[in-house]
Amino acid sequence: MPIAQRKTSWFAGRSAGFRGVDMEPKRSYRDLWQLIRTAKPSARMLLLGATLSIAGGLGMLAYPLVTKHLIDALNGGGIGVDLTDTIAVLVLVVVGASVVRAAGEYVLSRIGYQIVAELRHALTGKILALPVSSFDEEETGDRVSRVIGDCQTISGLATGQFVGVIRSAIVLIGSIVVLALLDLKLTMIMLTTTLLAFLIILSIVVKLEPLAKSVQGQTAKLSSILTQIFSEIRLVKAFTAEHKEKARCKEVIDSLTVFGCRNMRIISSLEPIRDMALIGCVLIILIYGGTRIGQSDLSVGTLTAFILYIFNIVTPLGQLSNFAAELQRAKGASRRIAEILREQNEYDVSGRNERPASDILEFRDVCFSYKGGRAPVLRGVDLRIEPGTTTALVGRTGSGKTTILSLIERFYVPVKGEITFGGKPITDIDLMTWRKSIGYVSQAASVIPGSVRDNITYGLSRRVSEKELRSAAEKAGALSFILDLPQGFDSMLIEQGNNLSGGQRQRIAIARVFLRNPDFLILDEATSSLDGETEHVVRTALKSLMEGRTNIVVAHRLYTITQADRIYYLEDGEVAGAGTHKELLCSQPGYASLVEHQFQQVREKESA
Ligand SMILES: Nc1ncnc2c1ncn2[C@@H]1O[C@H](COP(=O)(O)OP(=O)(O)OP(=O)(O)O)[C@@H](O)[C@H]1O
Repeated sequence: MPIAQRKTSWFAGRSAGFRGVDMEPKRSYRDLWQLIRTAKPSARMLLLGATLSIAGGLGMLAYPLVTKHLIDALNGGGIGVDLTDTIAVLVLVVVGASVVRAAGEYVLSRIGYQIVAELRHALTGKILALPVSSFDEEETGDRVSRVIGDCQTISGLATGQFVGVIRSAIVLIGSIVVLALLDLKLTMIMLTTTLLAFLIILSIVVKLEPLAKSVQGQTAKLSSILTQIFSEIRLVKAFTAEHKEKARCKEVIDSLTVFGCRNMRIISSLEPIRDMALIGCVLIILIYGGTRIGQSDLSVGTLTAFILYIFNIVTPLGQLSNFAAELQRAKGASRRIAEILREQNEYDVSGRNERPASDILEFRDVCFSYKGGRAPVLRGVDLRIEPGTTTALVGRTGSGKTTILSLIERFYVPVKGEITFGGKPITDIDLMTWRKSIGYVSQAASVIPGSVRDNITYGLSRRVSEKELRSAAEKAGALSFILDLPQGFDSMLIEQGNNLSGGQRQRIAIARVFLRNPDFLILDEATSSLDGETEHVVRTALKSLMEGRTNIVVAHRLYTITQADRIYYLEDGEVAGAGTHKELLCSQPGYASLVEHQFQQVREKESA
């Protein structure tokens, strides 16, 4: 049965109506809105933050008016109660507005952090729920940059920018109304000059937008390259590729510098233009207003209020242009996040969730190709794996052995044919339950950064007693070297277990599977040979691990092959032969030559 299309994310079902290219801008806005809703910002806190912030903005609207009264009172020459009151009101308005506004900014920033956290939770949860195939298609660094950068951009827009734009609009409209009531002619002159200046500035600001996009893209690329280099540092050093990698980074870093310089060229040209425009506005109003004061047509207080209001008009206009640029950035970010959230979860499957009892695992005419791969990797594969037996998969490199293991783990779904367990499709069994019944020891014997204890108990949700832990380590032949480590089970292993030997890493991986106690054991045998003594310890541990389980082994060693109950010999994605070692030696010349070749190699390595 194919993976069921059960709804799990808010994007499921909504995406159907968004497919046309001309719907793209609308879809971006919708994505952005949906993402903000997903983060569920507290409505009460949002209202509080917005009210405080807007109240602060209204204070900015009031203070030039109070200043006008003060100047006019001073011009009247009287220093009395009225003047003191006006000064007190002015101080109260300025300080009060600043404090209220700062409180509003704080509340909004808190909401911003909550939104970032919620989006990152949603995104990391989603990425972890995606199928393995999804990770074949995109670079790790790119995903990291989505979780870190894009979420931040959206939260910035949702809190600071949205409220900023409302506050700016209120201050802008309010200022224009107040000014028009004070003096209509002066208002018209002021608006014409500031709008002219704003349009000049806006024409420069729009050039920043494509640059911002390029910077985002290059930053994601750099984070992707660095992730690759750091995770494969041994390969880089072993192949003396430091210079090449440095050059690869330099290319992106240099292009970031170029974009950054272009950005700064525009920003630095903006500042003097903005200052000149502002000074120009102030001068025009001063000259015109001064003439009118000379004609006793305008009070000094009113002219002062006009000069102060210039800032109330210029600042919101700048904020509005900022909002336009931020909105573009947030739309881009939300599109990228939405793309991930729309992907199908691998857990979108319904199935029995009781642990499956021992039964026969079968591949029936299974065909498989990787996404984007031209040739099929598996063609008409039939396998029958009896419970409690050891099945070996043998074949030349690239013949599809590891792919068969991946299909058993349900990392991928066959494109044709089916895999059954006890005669029923394995997709009838809940995916998590199925995977819990499998223990996997890979060639790489992966180690996660954390303590030895964390590594052995990895993935288990139950509490593991000290006795159990020791017993698993002992069965894996790992106890003595673990106890020799400075902090025993609490010793920290660094990324990729680089402070352990290959054999030690394998024994930690084996101890992990002992604790899990699965029915199936999937073993991708290491091709590299360990030294004789370690090889013996690892082999003994594996033998004990395999006892009483259904084992499926990608075999590279003659010993493993000869111990298997049944061997499937693969050639170019097809089962070319099946049987015991002896049967295949007689019936399959390809198998015989492969085994002879591998046997020879292992013998050479061992004698070396
Ligand atoms: N994630 C992937 N995406 C695309 N193609 C893949 C992927 N993994 C493997 N392949 C291709 O599928 C084919 C079979 O690979 P597979 O790893 O199953 O072979 P194998 O028999 O296990 O080889 P080896 O013994 O070298 O590990 C190869 O041609 C390989 O290039």
